[in-house]
Amino acid sequence: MTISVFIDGGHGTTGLEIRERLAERAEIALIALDDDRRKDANARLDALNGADIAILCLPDDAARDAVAMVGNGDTKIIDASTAHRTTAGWTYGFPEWETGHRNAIASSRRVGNPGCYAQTFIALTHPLILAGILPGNTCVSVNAVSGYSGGGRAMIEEFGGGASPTAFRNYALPLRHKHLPEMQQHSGLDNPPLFSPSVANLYQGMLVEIPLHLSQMRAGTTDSDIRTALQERYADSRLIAVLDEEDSAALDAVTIERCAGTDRMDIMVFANSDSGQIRLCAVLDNLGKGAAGAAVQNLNLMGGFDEYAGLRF
Ligand SMILES: NC(=O)C1=CN([C@@H]2O[C@H](COP(=O)(O)OP(=O)(O)OC[C@H]3O[C@@H](n4cnc5c(N)ncnc54)[C@H](OP(=O)(O)O)[C@@H]3O)[C@@H](O)[C@H]2O)C=CC1
Ligand SMILES: CC(=O)N[C@@H](CCC(=O)OP(=O)(O)O)C(=O)O
Repeated sequence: MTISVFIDGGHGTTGLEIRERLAERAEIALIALDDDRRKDANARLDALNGADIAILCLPDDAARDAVAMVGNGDTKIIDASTAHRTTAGWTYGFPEWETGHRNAIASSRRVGNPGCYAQTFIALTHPLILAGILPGNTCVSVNAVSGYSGGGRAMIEEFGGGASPTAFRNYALPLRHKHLPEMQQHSGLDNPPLFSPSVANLYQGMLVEIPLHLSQMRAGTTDSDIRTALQERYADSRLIAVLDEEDSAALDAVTIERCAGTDRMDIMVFANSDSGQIRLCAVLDNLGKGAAGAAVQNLNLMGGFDEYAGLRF
């Protein structure tokens, strides 16, 4: 079976990454618009409505316009922007979220591809909330650092392809990052987390950490309970791995590059049993499981292909 796929915004950072993953696949016919027609409304209308699946790699407003152009047509949509991640009627594109969620994505016509930080935060917290280990009313903080490609073309220019003298900087200082609604809704927390993102002078990669105290959790919880809850949730995933206690303890440090160039996410639980302090840690590629890899995984499910076809391990 061959399906046709149109990547709207296919010349941007995320769009190009997705195209690279799909270009070699015989079962996918890519609909392409030349550079001079890629913003032409009529050309986009035809391409969007002629595709079995459209992947939107556009700014939020342009993504909303694209969805309106398809209307109630037959084209299935995966939106990589922030526009529809918490919208009623859209399925959140994190297949490992809950049991049965792969099927929900496979049968959906509208999938909101997750934000890189948000998905990682949700990956670390949602299983603990489901297991009753982390109460929904806990006040949670999350610290993260991304490669500069996470900010798309504008941030790639800001960092001058690595030539910038800035090695590392934080941002989102008014504490209103656009991923907060998504983080709250799909983690199951009562409140948004206190989110401190930052960006480093490397192209791709991401490290996300959640500091927690065992005293915030269900009485008697140990780091081993946390690790087990995460391992059980992701046992059937080939992309998300939760390191066991021995492998985590053997690490002196976790680098942001650990999963760069792949579509994997590695999760570690670090603990001091004397102080009852925990660091939940996840590493991925902002362009991999954080964007393009996730979009291809969702496309595979929606197109009836092997979930992991074309993905990088
Ligand atoms: N980069 C990342 O790691 C991640 C990005 N995303 C999301 O994916 C989406 C795309 O981001 P990213 O690839 O980084 O951004 P880029 O800025 O690199 O690419 C966006 C692309 O969309 C094009 N575009 C803008 N407006 C229109 C329009 N009206 N019609 C057609 N094309 C248009 C741009 O063209 P031009 O440059 O000529 O304006 C550009 O090619 C965003 O919503 C972003 O939030 C999601 C997860 C991670
Ligand atoms: C480093 C950087 O700037 N990252 C982006 C998020 C990247 C991402 O997840 O994409 P969405 O824009 O689709 O949510 C930011 O913080 O706005």
